[in-house]
Amino acid sequence: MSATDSDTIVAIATAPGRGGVGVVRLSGDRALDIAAGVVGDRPLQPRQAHFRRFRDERGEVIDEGLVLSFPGPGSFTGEDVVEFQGHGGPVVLDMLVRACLYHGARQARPGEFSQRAFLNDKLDLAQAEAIADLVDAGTQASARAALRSLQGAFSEEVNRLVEQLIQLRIYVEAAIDFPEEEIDFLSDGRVAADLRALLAQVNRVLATARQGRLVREGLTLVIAGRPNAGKSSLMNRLAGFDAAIVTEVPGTTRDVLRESIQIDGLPLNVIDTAGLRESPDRVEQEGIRRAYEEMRKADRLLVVVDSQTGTESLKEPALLLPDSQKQLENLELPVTIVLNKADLSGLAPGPLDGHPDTFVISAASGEGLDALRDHLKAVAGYQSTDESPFSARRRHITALEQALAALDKGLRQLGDHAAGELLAEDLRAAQKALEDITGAFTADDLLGRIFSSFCIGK
Ligand SMILES: Nc1nc2c(ncn2[C@@H]2O[C@H](COP(=O)(O)OP(=O)(O)OP(=O)(O)O)[C@@H](O)[C@H]2O)c(=O)[nH]1
Ligand SMILES: [K+]
Ligand SMILES: [Mg+2]
Repeated sequence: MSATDSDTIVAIATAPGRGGVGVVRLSGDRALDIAAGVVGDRPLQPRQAHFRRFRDERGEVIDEGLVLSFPGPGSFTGEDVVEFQGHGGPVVLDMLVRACLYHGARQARPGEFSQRAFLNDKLDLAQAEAIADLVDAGTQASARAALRSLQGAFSEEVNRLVEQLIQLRIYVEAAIDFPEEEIDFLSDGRVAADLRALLAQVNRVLATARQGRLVREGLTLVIAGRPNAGKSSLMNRLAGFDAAIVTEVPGTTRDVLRESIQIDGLPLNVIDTAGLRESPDRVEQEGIRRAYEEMRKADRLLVVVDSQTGTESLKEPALLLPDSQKQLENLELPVTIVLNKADLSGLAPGPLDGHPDTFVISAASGEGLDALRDHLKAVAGYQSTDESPFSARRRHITALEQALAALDKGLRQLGDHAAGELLAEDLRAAQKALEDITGAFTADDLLGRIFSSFCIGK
């Protein structure tokens, strides 16, 4: 730990700007001393609100309000914490922070309170991340998911997996220690059965985590197509208001337009782009270049086609997006085809028979939009919002995938010729990956457990 970790830190805890109440938080060994410098020496009862005057470095009154103390370790950070609740003006709160700095506090770095809570074992990494997710939540579903993670739902799942993995490692390491029996140990079927069970469970947690990430980050949809297909009209329909300019002039949209919307709690980042065509216009060319740039980052493409051109064009998907073959090379991007202007073509709104992931709509009348929305929920793998998953990040999903790959490799090692050392290495890798999620990796701890188990087992 660096020397600065013993600093007492201070920061404004409430959102910037004006509010009824603003909170300044102190954490560290000197929190109570520093608070005494600001509110005077009268003792503060733990976890009780006291009404006090807050004074600056010269002893002049800045504000008056409540001060609360939370002695460590029973506090959020595990250290002594003091909170001042004053009037929520930026200048007043800044003066209060300055007074704390004067009495010996240091300005907290971003996330430093949570980091200290993690270092003091009040939270694991996944929980600390969930705090940020809860604060950033853009939908009720994502807030609920973040709260579940904060309360430990995700960490518990991961810890359970780690626990089982440790049991398996103990068994395998024991086998390696007794080489003459190693083969029997590893081929008695128990290891393979345990590995398969673990794989199934990691897969289940991964599926929930993917759901959680979806609820948190949503799906990025890029609307693309030829000029005048009705891309901006579709964007406006999905957004529920006139976000984008719609005119009968081909090449209306040039800049990339983004809207955050939700379908039954599934967040979608919808991106409208310039119509794709050969154009001598430099501004339009730049718009088209940006359109392809967005497509490369998308989770899914909504390719809008004017249905008056008939469904013949569907046989030649390359024609739907000129240049796309070249521009989107090596990209496996899922595509939904939207045949627009049903009111003009006479095609029946809804899914198009015989063509998967193809929908007929009228952006003008709204017909067919519900079927398209249901389809988007389905392809996202989005389920009802009542049974909320825990929130998860890409990092967690990557870690779970790594654990899965390592376990899978281990299972194959076992099939080959029961190579204990190699299997042990895979199990170690799987555990490391899982413990990255909660930030709990401690080799000594594991060694201790293996050792004590040897004493009992063998
Ligand atoms: N009748 C009918 N007209 C539509 C429909 N959708 C869009 N339009 C019209 O088609 C024209 C082009 O619509 P936009 O939404 O601007 O098309 P776009 O694909 O965004 O066009 P660019 O941005 O120029 O590439 C406008 O005149 C719209 O009013 C529809 O479902 N039915
Ligand atoms: K247009
Ligand atoms: Mg447009």
